[in-house]
Amino acid sequence: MNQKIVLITGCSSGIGLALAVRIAKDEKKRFIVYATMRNLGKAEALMEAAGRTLGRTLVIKQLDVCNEDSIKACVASLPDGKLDILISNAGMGLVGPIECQSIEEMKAVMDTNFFGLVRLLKEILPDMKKRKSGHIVVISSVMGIQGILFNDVYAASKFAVEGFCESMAVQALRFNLNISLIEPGPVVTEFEHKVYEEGMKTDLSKADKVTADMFTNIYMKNFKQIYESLGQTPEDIAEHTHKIITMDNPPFRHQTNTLYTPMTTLKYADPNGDLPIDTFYKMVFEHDKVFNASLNFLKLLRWRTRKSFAIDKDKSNS
Ligand SMILES: NC(=O)C1=CN([C@@H]2O[C@H](COP(=O)(O)OP(=O)(O)OC[C@H]3O[C@@H](n4cnc5c(N)ncnc54)[C@H](OP(=O)(O)O)[C@@H]3O)[C@@H](O)[C@H]2O)C=CC1
Ligand SMILES: CC1=C(/C=C/C(C)=C/C=C/C(C)=C/C=O)C(C)(C)CCC1
Repeated sequence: MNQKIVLITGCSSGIGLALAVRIAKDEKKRFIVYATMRNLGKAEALMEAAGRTLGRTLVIKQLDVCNEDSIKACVASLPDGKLDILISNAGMGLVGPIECQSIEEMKAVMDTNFFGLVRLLKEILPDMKKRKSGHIVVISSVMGIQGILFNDVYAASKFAVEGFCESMAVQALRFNLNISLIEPGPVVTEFEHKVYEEGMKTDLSKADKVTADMFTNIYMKNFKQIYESLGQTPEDIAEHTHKIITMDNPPFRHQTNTLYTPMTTLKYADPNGDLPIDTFYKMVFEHDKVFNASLNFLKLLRWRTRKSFAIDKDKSNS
C-alpha cells in the first residue's frame, strides 16, 4: 500500500497530540505519521494515546520549530527524505497589555508561530515542488482573521501566517501543491491553561489603571467562560483536519467552529472594518448587558452559516 508520509509539529499535547493519534488511526491505514515534539521527555501522553499504532503508523521524532538544525535532521530522517503532508501545529499564546510585555516575549511568539512555519517550508518546499505533490496544512486560528482584545501579538503572529500562506498559495497551485489553513476558535488544551496562568501572573504595574482594570476585570474574568461556552475539544479539530487531508480538493481556509463564524463574517460584511470592531466593543464594554446575549446571538446565528460547513454536518459541536 502506498501510505502518505505526514509530519506534525507540537505533538506533546493538545491539538498536535490529537491529530497524530487520529491520523495514525485512519480506518484505511492511509498514513504514516511522524509525530514530532521539541522535548522527547514529554512523549509519554502521546505514547499512551497512540496505543497499538506506536511504531506502526505512528513514529515519534524530535523537532523544535525554532531550530533549523533540528528541522533538517528530522526531515533527513524520513524515508527517502520525502514528505507528503506537513501539519504545522506548534504554537504558543500571549495575552495582556503590550506595556507589560517585553519585546523578547513578543519575539518568542513570532519566532514560534510564524518563523516556525517559514523554517519548515524552506526545508520541505523544494522537494514538494520537484515532485509536484504535497499538502501543507497550517493550524492557524480565528485570530488569523480577526484580532481579539489583549491578544495583539498572538493575533499578529496568526495574521502573519495567513498572509504568508495566502501569498504562497498562488505559487503552490502552479506546482499542484495544496495549502490549507485550519482556523479553530477556542479549543480546550494546555494552551488555555498556559495563557490563563501567564495572564494571571502579568505584572500590571506598567499599565494605566483603565487598561489594567480592563484586562483583569473584563478579559481575564470572562476568559474561562468563553472557553466553557465556545470551546471545542482537540479531538474535534483533529476530526476536521483528518477530513481536510482526505479530500480531493481541500479548501484553502476551514473554520472548525460554527458558533464563532458569525464573528469572522462581520469582517467581510463591512469593507470599512467598523462592524467587527463595534461589535467586539459592545461585547467587551457592555458585557454585563450583552455578553450572555451575545453568546446566545452567536448560537442563533449559527444555522445561517451551517450550510457552508458541510464538512462537519454530522459532527458539529453543541
Ligand atoms: N487552544 C486554542 O484555543 C487554540 C489553539 N490554536 C493553535 O493550535 C496550535 C496548537 O495549540 P494547542 O494544542 O491548543 O496548545 P498546546 O499548548 O497544548 O500545544 C502546543 C504545542 O506546541 C509545542 N511547541 C511550542 N513551541 C514549540 C517549538 N519551538 N517547537 C516545537 N513545538 C513547540 C508545544 O510543545 P511543549 O510541550 O514542548 O511546549 C506543544 O506540543 C497552536 O498553533 C495554537 O496557536 C488555534 C486556535 C485556538
Ligand atoms: C475572553 C473574552 C473575550 C473573548 C475571547 C476569545 C474569543 C478568545 C479566543 C481565543 C482563541 C481563538 C485562541 C487561539 O487561537 C471577548 C469576547 C473579547 C470579551 C472579553 C473577554
